[in-house]
Amino acid sequence: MSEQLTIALSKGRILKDTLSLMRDAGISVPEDIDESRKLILQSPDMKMKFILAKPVDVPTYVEYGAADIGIVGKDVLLEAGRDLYELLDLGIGKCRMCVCGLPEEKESAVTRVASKYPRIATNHFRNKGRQVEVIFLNGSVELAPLIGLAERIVDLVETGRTLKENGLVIHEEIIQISTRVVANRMSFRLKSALIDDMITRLRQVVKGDVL
Ligand SMILES: Nc1ncnc2c1ncn2[C@@H]1O[C@H](COP(=O)(O)OP(=O)(O)OP(=O)(O)O)[C@@H](O)[C@H]1O
Ligand SMILES: O=P(O)(O)OC[C@H]1O[C@H](OP(=O)(O)OP(=O)(O)O)[C@H](O)[C@@H]1O
Repeated sequence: MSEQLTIALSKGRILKDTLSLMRDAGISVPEDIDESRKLILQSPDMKMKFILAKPVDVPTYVEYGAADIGIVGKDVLLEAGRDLYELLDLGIGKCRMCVCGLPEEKESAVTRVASKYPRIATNHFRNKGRQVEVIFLNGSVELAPLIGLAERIVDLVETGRTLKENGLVIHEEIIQISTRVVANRMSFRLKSALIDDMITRLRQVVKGDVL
């Protein structure tokens, strides 16, 4: 069998848009990939193997070379801090990483910050010269300021609906987030022709060129 690329896809919110971009780019994607319970799927043309991973695990698969390529949010990449090549911004999964809290809570009163992204939160407050305790939460982070666990949260904001419905506001925007294509450093050298071809196709679709 000729050389294959192994691609780690993020399950969940960004999967549908990722697959649609890939199909538009002429990449052969298995028909039932988003409905099946299979975790490893071959592309119909056998050029690629897709693995379906939890988003937070995608950088790990790629850094260790278990996958050559990963498709994952910039939020996950910043938090993971893995040694990967970031090759392309797919322009999907767009949202913002923000510091949020109750509208009346002053910054001087901030001692605790809750987040699913402790590394990003810690770096942000350290860069501001603020010493805060960062508390890790796995989800529903907006609860923290509402029930007195922390004065601020660091979390993703997309439409702003979750904040609004819970009476919270954005105090600061840290960074814009979108979905990225990353590569394993060794694969990038050893499988450069396959990776170049895939990135060129995807880049054209992202730019809006009709293939
Ligand atoms: N409103 C949003 N909330 C969260 N992530 C978003 C949003 N909009 C876009 N994204 C992007 O989608 C990616 C995947 O989100 P998803 O909710 O599927 O994963 P997750 O946070 O690991 O979920 P879970 O832990 O519930 O499985 C995020 O890493 C982020 O880059
Ligand atoms: O601005 P919005 O459009 O309301 O989107 C933002 C919300 O979406 C994400 O949560 P998710 O739905 O992934 O659930 P979680 O809290 O369990 O992580 C994120 O953590 C925010 O809570």
